[in-house]
This record gives sequence, C-alpha cells and structure tokens, in this order.
Amino acid sequence: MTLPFLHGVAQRSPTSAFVIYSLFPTLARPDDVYLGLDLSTQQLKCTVINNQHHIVLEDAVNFDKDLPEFATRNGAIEEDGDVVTVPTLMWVKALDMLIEKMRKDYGFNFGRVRGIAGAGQQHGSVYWARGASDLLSSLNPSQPLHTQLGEATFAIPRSPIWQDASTTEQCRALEEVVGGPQKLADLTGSRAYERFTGNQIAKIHQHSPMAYASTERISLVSSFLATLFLGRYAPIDTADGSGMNLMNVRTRRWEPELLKQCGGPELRDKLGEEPVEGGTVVGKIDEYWIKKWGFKEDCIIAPFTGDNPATLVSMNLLPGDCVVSLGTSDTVLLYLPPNARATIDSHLLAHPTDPHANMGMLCYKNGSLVRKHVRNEYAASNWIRFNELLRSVPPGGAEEGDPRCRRYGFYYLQQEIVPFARGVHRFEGGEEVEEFSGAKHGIAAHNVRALIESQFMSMKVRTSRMLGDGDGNDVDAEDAAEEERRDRDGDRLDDDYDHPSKLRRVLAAGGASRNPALLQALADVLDLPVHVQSETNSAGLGAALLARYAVVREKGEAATFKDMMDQTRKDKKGTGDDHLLVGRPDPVKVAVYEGMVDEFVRLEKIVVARQ
Ligand SMILES: Nc1ncnc2c1ncn2[C@@H]1O[C@H](COP(=O)(O)OP(=O)(O)O)[C@@H](O)[C@H]1O
Ligand SMILES: O=C(CO)[C@@H](O)[C@H](O)COP(=O)(O)O
Repeated sequence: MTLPFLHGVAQRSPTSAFVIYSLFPTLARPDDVYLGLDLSTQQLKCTVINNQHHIVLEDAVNFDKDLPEFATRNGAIEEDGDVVTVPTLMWVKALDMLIEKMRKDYGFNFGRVRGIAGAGQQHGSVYWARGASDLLSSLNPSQPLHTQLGEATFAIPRSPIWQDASTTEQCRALEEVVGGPQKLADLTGSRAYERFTGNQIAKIHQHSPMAYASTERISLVSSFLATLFLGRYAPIDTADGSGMNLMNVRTRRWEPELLKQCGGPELRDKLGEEPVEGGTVVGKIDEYWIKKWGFKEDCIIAPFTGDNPATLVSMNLLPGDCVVSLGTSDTVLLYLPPNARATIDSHLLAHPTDPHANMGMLCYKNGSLVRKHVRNEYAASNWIRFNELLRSVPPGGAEEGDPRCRRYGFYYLQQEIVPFARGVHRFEGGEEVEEFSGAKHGIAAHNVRALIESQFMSMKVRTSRMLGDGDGNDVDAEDAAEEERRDRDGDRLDDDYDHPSKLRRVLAAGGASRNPALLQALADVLDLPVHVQSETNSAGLGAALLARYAVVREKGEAATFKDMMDQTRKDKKGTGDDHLLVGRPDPVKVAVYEGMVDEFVRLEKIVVARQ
C-alpha cells in the first residue's frame, strides 16, 4: 500500500481519515504542521509551515517593546562596554508570551504540530543551577514557565551573548594551549573569538568559581530553548556546537584538551552528551505542553541549531550561492566541502543538514545597529531618506572632476569581530579626516554611502579569501602568513566537490534585506546578482524545515534534506527556485569598486593597527 493511496482514502471522509490515521499513527496527516522558533538578538519569532512548506503562521515577541521590565536595549544589556548579557528569564517569558499569542490571536491548534525545531542566536550560554533538571521534569501545566523557572533556576542569571567581547585574555590562553590561532582554527573551525562559548565559560570558571561549581548543565541559546520543550536537557547540535571553540569540527565531538582548558575536568559533564546531527529526533514533547497547550504526544523535538545555520537551511543553496544575512549582525554564509580549510578571519562550521559538509561564515557585529545609528544621525531616522542619500552619491564618493579623491569610512561602534577594530575612521583622498568635506553631495550622503560600501567591501575581500581565491587582499600580517602557508602547502578547496570556487549569486536574508537600496549596493560591490525569498524570517523558516526534516527522516520518507526539498517541490510542481531577483550588478559601478579594493585594504590595515 503506498502513502498517496492511504492519504487518498483518508481524504474521502472524516471517518476514513480517523480510521487511517489511527491505524497508521506515523503517517503524515495532511494538516500536520511544523513549528520553527527563532530566538535571535532582538526578538523571539515563530514560523509554522505545512507539508508543502507554505507558511501558515508567523509572529514575534520583541524584547525591548513587549518585555520592558527586563530593560534591554536592542535585546541586550550592555555593561561597561564589552560585557553584554541578557536576563535568561526574559527568554523564558518571551516563549510564554509567544505561545499565548499564537493561541489568542490566531486560535492556533497546537495538536496539529508534528515537529518542533528552533534557531538561537549563536554562542550565547545558559547556566542551569543544580536541581534545575528536577524542576524541568515536573513543570506544572496550570502555570506559565517563567513563574516556575525563577531566577534561582539559573546559576548565572544573565546569559553572556554573542555581542560580549570581554574574554580576550581567555582567547589568547586557549590559542596558546594548542600552538596558536591557526592550530585552533584547524581543530575547531575558528581561532579563539571573544563571543565563542568556550571562552565565555572559561571567564566564568575563573572569575565566578562558586556559580560555576553550582552549574548543573550549560546550554547554548538553541539547546536551552529545546530543553524547555523536552522537559529535560537537550543536546547541542553540531552546527551550533561549532561556535564554541570546544568541538573538533572534523570529528564533530568535544575536544577533551579544550574542555579542560576552558572549564576544568568537570566541563565534560556540564555539556552533556556529544553534539547531535540535524535531521535526528532528540525526543518527544514534554507532558507540560500536552496538558497546557494541547500538543499531541507524537510531536517530536528535533535538534535546535544556530540562527545562521538555520538561515542556510532555509535558503536551500545551489552550488555557487552565498547567503548574506543582514540581521542585528551581518553574516556571510557559504556551503563548503568536507575538506575546506579554516582561516583565521572566518569560521568553518559543521553543516546543519549534511554530516559530511561544512558551512563557512563571516560575522560582523556592526551590522543593522550601526546602520540604524547612521540613519538616525544623518537621515532623520528614516530609511527612505537614508536610501535617497545612498543613491545620490557616485560609488566611492568621488566628486565629479576629481575621481581620485575617494572617500572611505569605517564605522565600528562596538568592538568589531573582523577586523578586530573599533571607532569611526574617515579617509578622504588617502588622508584621515575628522569628517568628510561635503562638497556637492553633502556630509550626510557621504557618510551613508561610505558606511554601506565599507560593510560590503569587507565581505567582498574576505569571501574571496574563504573560497581560496588567494587574491592577496589580506588585512594583517597573520593573515598574510596564512595565505602564504596555504599557497605553499597547496591547501585549496577541492573543486571536485559540488561547489564552485566562484560565486554565482547572493541570497539576502534578515530584517535589512527588505531594503532595496541596500541590496542594490550589495550587488554592485560584490559584482553578483542579489535574490531574496519572500519570507524575511529565514532562520524561523529554516527551523521549521529542520523540524519537518526530522519527521520525514524518522518515517523513512526522505534520506537527505535535499531529497525532502526536491520531493516537496515536485509535489508543488514548483519551478525549482523560489528566489526573486532584486538587484543586478551595474558594470560601471562594479568597475569602480574593483578599483577600490587595494586602497580599502590599505586603509583598513591602518585602522586595525591603531587598536
Ligand atoms: N528597511 C530597513 N532598512 C534597513 N534595515 C532595516 C529595515 N527594516 C528593518 N531593518 C533592521 O533589521 C534589524 C532586525 O533584523 P532581524 O533579522 O529581525 O534581527 P534579529 O533576527 O537579529 O533579531 C533591525 O535592527 C532593523 O534596524
Ligand atoms: O555571532 C553571531 C554569529 O557568529 C551572530 O550572527 C548571532 O548568531 C546573532 O544573530 P542575529 O540576531 O544577528 O541574527
């Protein structure tokens, strides 16, 4: 008996549907849906999809606006500059609110949800206090979560998040233990970064030994959210686990030497089991959710992952695609082959659905928040005005009559990740200036353009290095040495893999991807056509797809993520590509940007040397 035949019988009447789905409980019901959550920097969002991958519900809780009692700004609390945290309880309350909203505003029937997965802002960590596991396993359905999981549930009540840059000391110590930054990158996919969880754990281990000792379990933001649905500690997935400096990116297992350095011998227990792969099932939904919200017992929980891996999943990349996510952070994401090399200014992560492949990533802290800051300062807090200013200046900001007098700007309001730099720096005609001369176009327009160009120029230079172009556009001596080493050892990407070293197009995602002027500038700087998919919440969609992937794999209906996507597209009679072209590179502008690369790299070096 085939599955379409059974579904066909079920569709004839409600009675036959009842009989068929009772007899074959593992069969996907046509009205099954999959819930994807995205706990990112500024919001908790939900995306619900059906078996055809159509979005049936999307909503969000905004931390600053909807939870003012936690006093966050842009979703976080910044203490003396480099320390950035979030009250963990705020995330719990946000989940209560979002689920309540789904029921109240949409009359959502939770009994239809067959699987749940999630995406979390990467690197952030949650410290469960001793005894929290008992609380989690005996949640009372007559109460919301946040009144039961009070602050005493967390040994550290404020979770350090990805914007925290206070662990430089711990980073250098970790690199030293393994023989330097490149060695650590070879082992874990990245050199030591301040926001990576291992270094955050090391700081707590050293500076708050009592709180560390009373920590029963450490979760990432992603596995923390999964834990709330499971009623017991959820494992960390391999893709998000790659953002910790603790996991061997080749074997995808915890690396004992690194665990010991960051959190002593007890860290192994505090992290729980080895990381798990996407497409697996970590358990069934906890009774609390069944009794309180009407979820069904067969609702499965798939591994929750990082928001960037989930974005990659939602885009269903074709060879030659690259994702540029313009969320709170800006990231560039690539599908990379199994033997891809790690560099010291990008990240190599385990791929979230392909256990043999990798994902390359660049991450910029000064993304949307700095764009908003410049918009407020120079464009009357208005995106339309910002876009008019951006379009009003020729590329490079050179005034007519003097094309050599280009204007470059670097805007790092927070400590930047790549390059490791800070402050606002402007250059005009090769010389540093306090402020641009306005000349014809005006100071405001030059700042807006310089900001956007330098953000995208950095992506251009570094993406080409990640792909092994070896164009020599390195930004510091260490990078130059790495480039030389790779040339000498012949460490280039394996072209046999289904992955070209040249990019074909950009798929844009994140909140700022709804801005057409930004996307056109991206196309011109990168010299690539830019596409978007109709949903801007790509991480939530990716999470919902991961939930469905785990369900169909468990039922043996698809072996790989690609199988599932191909099958669904065939069922929908789709064209094969859901992405809309929104920006074509303008050859005249492209030529100007190509000519600006060397000077951009030179000036960036000056800015970095100043730190
Ligand atoms: N039209 C726009 N142009 C540029 N940026 C925008 C626009 N609309 C929203 N944004 C930016 O998008 C960001 C939120 O993106 P989002 O992907 O939802 O963030 P996150 O997932 O990190 O919470 C905000 O910081 C906001 O400034
Ligand atoms: O630190 C990183 C990636 O390494 C950030 O990209 C976080 O994952 C936050 O994501 P958004 O909230 O900006 O989507």
